[in-house]
Amino acid sequence: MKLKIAIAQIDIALGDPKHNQKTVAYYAEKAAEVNADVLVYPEMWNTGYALTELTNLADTNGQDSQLLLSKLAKKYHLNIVGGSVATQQNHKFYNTMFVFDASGQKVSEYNKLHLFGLMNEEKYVSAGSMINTFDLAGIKSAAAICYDIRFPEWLRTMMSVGPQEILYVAAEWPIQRIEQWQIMLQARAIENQTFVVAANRVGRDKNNVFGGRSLIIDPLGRVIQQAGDTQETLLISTIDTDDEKMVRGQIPVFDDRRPELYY
Ligand SMILES: NC(=O)CCC(=O)C(=O)O
Repeated sequence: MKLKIAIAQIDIALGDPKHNQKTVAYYAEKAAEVNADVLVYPEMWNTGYALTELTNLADTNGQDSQLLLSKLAKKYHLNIVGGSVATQQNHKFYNTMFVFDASGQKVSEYNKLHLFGLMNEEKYVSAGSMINTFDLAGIKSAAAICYDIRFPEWLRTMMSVGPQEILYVAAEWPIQRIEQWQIMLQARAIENQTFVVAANRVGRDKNNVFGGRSLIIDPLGRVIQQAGDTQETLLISTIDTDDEKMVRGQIPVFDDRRPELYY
């Protein structure tokens, strides 16, 4: 099955959800203009890592973000992997991904599982504990948020329920570790024999310069398309999920696993 994927590699204004909502809407329109099937956004696009201001800024139950993403999905008939946003749920803060199908229906909600100490995330944000798998555009999919990609066992857990055919990733990944970003994503693609579609942001905040290089990787780990490290862009590529069936047919990794021996 052929699928046109678009990644919105955007800059994020720190602590300015209204401004960032406009950016998100602008890129949905651009993705619709090229008839994309799926659009992916980066991590924490409503606030950036404005962690000390979450009391004022976090989106209560993700209402504003969900309303916007659902409206955009329906208006442009786009499946949207909504990156993530800072949310407040039951007096706690979370880094939350919402996924909407092209009719505007929510198909998944996921709170980031692994919080990133180097950016003080765990001091302000609570960790999720749920899996993030869903059907989108007729494809079995999973999605992770940024630091989650350093935990191959977690991604394998999600990818082997199925197994899933696409792994989506939303990130705010700093430039100084951008080589690790790419190498780990290629490894995740190879070991899970899956397409990886990964959206990173560009720009800077008070503490970090973010490295872009959003990318789409095939199930053999080859980079199909990659953005640069400084510019906002809409990265577009058409993938064919039949390629994955071919790879899985040749080396049946999922059938050959010995989970009874893993811990
Ligand atoms: N926002 C994040 O989770 C950043 C993860 C990161 O930079 C890493 O090196 O891991």
